[in-house]
Amino acid sequence: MTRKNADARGPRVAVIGAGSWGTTFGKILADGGAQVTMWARRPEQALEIAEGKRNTKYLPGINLPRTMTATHELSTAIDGADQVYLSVPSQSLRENLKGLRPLLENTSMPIVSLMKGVERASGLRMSQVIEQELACDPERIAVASGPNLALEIAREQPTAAVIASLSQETAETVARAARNSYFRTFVNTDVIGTEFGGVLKNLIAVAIGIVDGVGYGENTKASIITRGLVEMTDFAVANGAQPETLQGLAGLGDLIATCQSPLSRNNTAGRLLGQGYSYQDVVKQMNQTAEGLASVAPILQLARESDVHMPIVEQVKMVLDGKMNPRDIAPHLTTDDDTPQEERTNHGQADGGGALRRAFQRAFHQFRNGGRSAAGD
Ligand SMILES: NC(=O)C1=CN([C@@H]2O[C@H](COP(=O)(O)OP(=O)(O)OC[C@H]3O[C@@H](n4cnc5c(N)ncnc54)[C@H](O)[C@@H]3O)[C@@H](O)[C@H]2O)C=CC1
Ligand SMILES: O=C(CO)COP(=O)(O)O
Repeated sequence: MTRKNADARGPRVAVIGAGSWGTTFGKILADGGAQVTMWARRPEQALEIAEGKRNTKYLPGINLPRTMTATHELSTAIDGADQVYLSVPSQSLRENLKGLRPLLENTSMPIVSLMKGVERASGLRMSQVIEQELACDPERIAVASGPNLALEIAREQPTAAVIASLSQETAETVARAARNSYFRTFVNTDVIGTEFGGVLKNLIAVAIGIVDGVGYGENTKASIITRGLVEMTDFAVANGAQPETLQGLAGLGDLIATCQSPLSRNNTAGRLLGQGYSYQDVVKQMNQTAEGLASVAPILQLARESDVHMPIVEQVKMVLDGKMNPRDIAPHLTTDDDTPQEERTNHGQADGGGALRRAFQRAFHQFRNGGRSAAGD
């Protein structure tokens, strides 16, 4: 299978994972001028992309750029690449990185996560799993996130995304490759906020799906989306994110897209739950990745550890566990204190100023320790 094409003049990139998002991102890169080699798990899928310029299972009706090629051999995909993009289901990333490690260890190319999940067993974000498994400089790692429903982008409907890396230079290098006339990329250095935005909006989209499945209307959805953004921001800020990131494309932007669209797999999974299907039935019916289902438990664990209240995500978990009737879903828990409260939208403080209080405590301990960081900081 040849991997070079004389028409493409940009960087050589490998995209690992040929599902709906990996393939769409490959198209974004190829349409921006990159020389793209997709890696697909199944040889027949690699052949369909390389020869037929189609991926009918994941992107029906879409013609892929003729400069794009594919292989099912990891070494062929990585050979000669300047950048690598990862787009496999989050729960399988670690095992996939074990195969990639020997191919990447003597390289310095940017490694870009396109994924929007956390690892169920560890609660780690995908960039953390990459850093751990590849034992690489975190400044090489970038993440991409935003309102990016694959099929819309594959149809070349315009949208935007954020590329985040601890290194501004890495973010800019990736953003220069991952852009074209229908895909605009912005950069930032808030990896935590950008990644958590993508993970957390999936959970709120499951809640909105449940509301749809039950048959409730726009008021319920609007209040869950609005309070959901507060939950997302409180959680992300308590875990090290910048609050503004959650108000941008990777937070609010993606929340709107995913909650509104029937193309969203998280939204679809929620709708089935709302219609009364059990978690097991929903998993059986989904033939694509709905990351939110696996992220609920580790996110709630992290929320408890960081003292953040997430009533909407807790309700999603209760519905998944069969412990709550979907009809009872609301922007609040019925067990919550119902004395009138301020509606605080000053994000990152809706836990009663918890995030701010913790920041003051850290500063106080540091001051007491003569400028040294407090233990556990
Ligand atoms: N589809 C979308 O609109 C978007 C998806 N994402 C994220 O992209 C990531 C990938 O999702 P999609 O491509 O949408 O999923 P998908 O379900 O469309 O495709 C998953 C791909 O991974 C492969 N796969 C399954 N198990 C695997 C394993 N153990 N090892 C290697 N490959 C395996 C499948 O064969 C398939 O090619 C997810 O984290 C998702 O949240 C992010 C933005 C948009
Ligand atoms: O992340 C997405 C849109 O930005 C895709 O959402 P789903 O994984 O729910 O389809």
